[in-house]
Amino acid sequence: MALSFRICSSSPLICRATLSNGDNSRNYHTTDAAFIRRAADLSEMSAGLTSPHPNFGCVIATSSGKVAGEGYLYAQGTKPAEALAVEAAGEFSRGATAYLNMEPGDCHGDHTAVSALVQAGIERVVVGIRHPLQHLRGSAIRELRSHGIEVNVLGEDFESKVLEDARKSCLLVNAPLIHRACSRVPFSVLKYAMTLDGKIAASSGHAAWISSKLSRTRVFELRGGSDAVIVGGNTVRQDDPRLTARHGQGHTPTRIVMTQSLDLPEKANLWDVSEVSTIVVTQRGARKSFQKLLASKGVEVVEFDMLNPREVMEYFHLRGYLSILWECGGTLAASAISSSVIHKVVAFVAPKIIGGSKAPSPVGDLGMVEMTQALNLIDVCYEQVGPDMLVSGFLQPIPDLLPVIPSEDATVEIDPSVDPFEPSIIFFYKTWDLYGSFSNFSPHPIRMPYGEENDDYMTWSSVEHYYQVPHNSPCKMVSCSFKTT
Ligand SMILES: Nc1c(N[C@@H]2O[C@H](COP(=O)(O)O)[C@@H](O)[C@H]2O)[nH]c(=O)[nH]c1=O
Repeated sequence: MALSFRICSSSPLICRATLSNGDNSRNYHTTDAAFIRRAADLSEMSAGLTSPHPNFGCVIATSSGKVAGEGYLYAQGTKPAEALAVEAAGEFSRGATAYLNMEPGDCHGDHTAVSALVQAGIERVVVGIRHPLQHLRGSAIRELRSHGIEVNVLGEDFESKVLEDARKSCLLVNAPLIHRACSRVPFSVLKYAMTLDGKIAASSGHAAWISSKLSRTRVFELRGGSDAVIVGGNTVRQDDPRLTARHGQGHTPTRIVMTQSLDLPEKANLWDVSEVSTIVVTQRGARKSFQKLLASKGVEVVEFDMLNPREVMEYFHLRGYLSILWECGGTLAASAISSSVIHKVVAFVAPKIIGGSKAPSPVGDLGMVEMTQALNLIDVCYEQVGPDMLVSGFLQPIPDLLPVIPSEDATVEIDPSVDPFEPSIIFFYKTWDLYGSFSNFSPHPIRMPYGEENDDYMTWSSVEHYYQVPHNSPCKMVSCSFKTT
């Protein structure tokens, strides 16, 4: 998700009281806010590569306010941002303050991030937001405090306008995970490019290109930061898109086609799955022979009893997708907006006029008849990209999670039959469950015994990769002990 906005409207995502304790605390807040923002910016450098893990960034600052070290999580399963930052800071970590955009999880199950800060001699930790996942919320903060480290959480220990803005930047960089923690659908962004007269194609359907090359590179970045890109059948028939991220870095998202009729061309760029997979979601029973053809090309087909945007998004949520980029036409966009599955809109407006009463527009019929019914975006940002104007904003605010979670004792008080730390039952149906890395859908690598020798191991990219290969001898999983962060 690209977040380098230049001109932003002043309305905050989440409103909180502003409290000022005089000039000293204001300076103190300004410094904390600046370093937290830096940690958030750092964390975003690997957007798209860390999923389903959050984006983590860490800045180590000395008591004189100098940056001693920085780090961010490069990809899921790599060294935590905190460990990288204290390594970079070396001896300057002793007595320093660590700024984290988000409370760390415990990816390796061994509190690597917390241990790195403790062992480096960090005196104070400032946290932008608590971890959004219930089973991880507060545990790293408790652990740090138990080692005598002062931990301040923005919005809990102190509040001010600058700190609130910094906190907001932390919410933005991990918006998909925060949504996952509180809703049953992935974070969805509707992106489109339109002419100044509001058309996404000429009346002939021709659309290449409306926006500039620079804008289209920004779209590649948006794709690179998303888990999947979704279009409708009409876009496949009309544009034959590739939907790949071609800006030279980052990952390429899964392509999803949503089609009721399955009336699609036999040859299409999206059926080439040599580099990235395509999933076609359709109505149960639609064109069985075409389903077979797609399957023979390696395209996965998923049938739905009720094909609609909400059902489809709930399905992809269960499969562990955090963020979806909608690059569809107006009909599907309207249906997705009506189903309340779109959270953010990103529109590239090109200074061109194409005209045409039949030329399509980005959003079809929403059933509104009066301007007072129009959906107002919040937190609107404007940015010039080459000759185009990029306008973005939220249709739904990023949910603000309650800062305090029930302690272990309080949980037992609420429901004594629940043992939140029951060790013999582990859940991993969803990738974000406590042991979600065991899920077929989790991209965690696993190590398994291989061959006759006891110390022979082979690494598989995920549990699913392992199961896809026929095995002659029963194997025992030995190394997938890390938990979902
Ligand atoms: N025409 C148009 C866009 N069109 C979108 O991009 C898709 C084509 O992607 P690809 O085949 O990967 O290049 C197309 O199907 C439609 O969803 N996007 C833009 O940013 N600007 C443009 O002017």
